[in-house]
Amino acid sequence: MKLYYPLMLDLKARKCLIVGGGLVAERKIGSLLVAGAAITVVSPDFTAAIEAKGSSGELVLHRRIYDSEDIQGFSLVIAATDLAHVNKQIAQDASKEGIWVNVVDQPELSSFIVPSVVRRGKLTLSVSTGGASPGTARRIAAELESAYGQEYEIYLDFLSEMRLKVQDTVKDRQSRQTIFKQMLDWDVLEKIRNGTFTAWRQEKLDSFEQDST
Ligand SMILES: C[C@@]1(CC(=O)O)c2cc3[nH]c(cc4nc(cc5[nH]c(cc(n2)[C@H]1CCC(=O)O)[C@@](C)(CC(=O)O)[C@@H]5CCC(=O)O)C(CC(=O)O)=C4CCC(=O)O)c(CCC(=O)O)c3CC(=O)O
Ligand SMILES: NC(=O)C1=CN([C@@H]2O[C@H](COP(=O)(O)OP(=O)(O)OC[C@H]3O[C@@H](n4cnc5c(N)ncnc54)[C@H](O)[C@@H]3O)[C@@H](O)[C@H]2O)C=CC1
Repeated sequence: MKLYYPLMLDLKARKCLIVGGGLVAERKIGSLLVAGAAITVVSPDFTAAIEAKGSSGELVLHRRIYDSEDIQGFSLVIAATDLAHVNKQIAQDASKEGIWVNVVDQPELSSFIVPSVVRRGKLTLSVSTGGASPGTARRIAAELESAYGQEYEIYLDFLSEMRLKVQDTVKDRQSRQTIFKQMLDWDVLEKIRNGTFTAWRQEKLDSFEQDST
């Protein structure tokens, strides 16, 4: 069995190439845009949504069929045409150049696959079945979506803020670790849900300032 290595890529301003302009390309483009990638799409035609993003300058569109030269200079490529032989050619071209490639109809030719994702601000939950059943990945992600509500965005922002404050002010590593551990036991989520968070947060920050001075 193939075991994929999960990681979190920073694609901000990275050049990514999508070949194909159909619905699958549209979905992959959507998630790459969220990650801030600099996207070029090559295809003889595009869905209305891709076209619109091209017109507004969010994407660079080239209205033509794929040529092997196209992949030069890209960090990551998605082969999303409906032609298996074209997708295979793209995979070969990318492998030759050492470029990460996702082939939407032939996972075995891909050097990475894309999970189903739930986002709550800084929290990212991603689910993969390793290609066994994308529908099941989607279903499990939907379960996580209801288990981890919008309050997690506020929660993570708060933990991040506190963590930076602690890193900034507590010099002793051991003490920092103790505080980080304690922070996990604070009943913050409940406070966000019942509307007492804002006042409590201010109190916490104030008392922390006093302690550290
Ligand atoms: C291997 C992988 C490669 C990759 O694309 O990265 C792959 C491959 C294939 N998918 C196919 C079909 C469908 N894929 C979806 C949906 C998603 N597919 C995604 C990922 C992956 N799909 C990777 C494995 C992920 C994993 O399992 O861990 C998601 C999670 C992420 C994303 O695409 O962004 C996204 C959900 C997004 C969300 O969360 O909403 C739907 C449902 C729909 O469209 O609503 C269908 C139609 C129903 C069905 O077929 O199940 C087929 C054609 C099968 C055929 O016709 O024979 C292949 C090719 C094959 O299996 O050989
Ligand atoms: N991985 C995934 O999540 C999924 C994969 N699939 C597979 O993905 C493939 C694409 O699906 P859709 O987007 O629905 O198909 P589609 O037919 O809507 O889009 C295909 C696109 O590729 C373009 N194209 C064709 N030849 C090209 C070439 N030589 N150069 C550049 N562009 C070219 C077409 O003009 C079109 O824009 C299918 O093979 C399907 O089996 C389908 C569902 C989900």
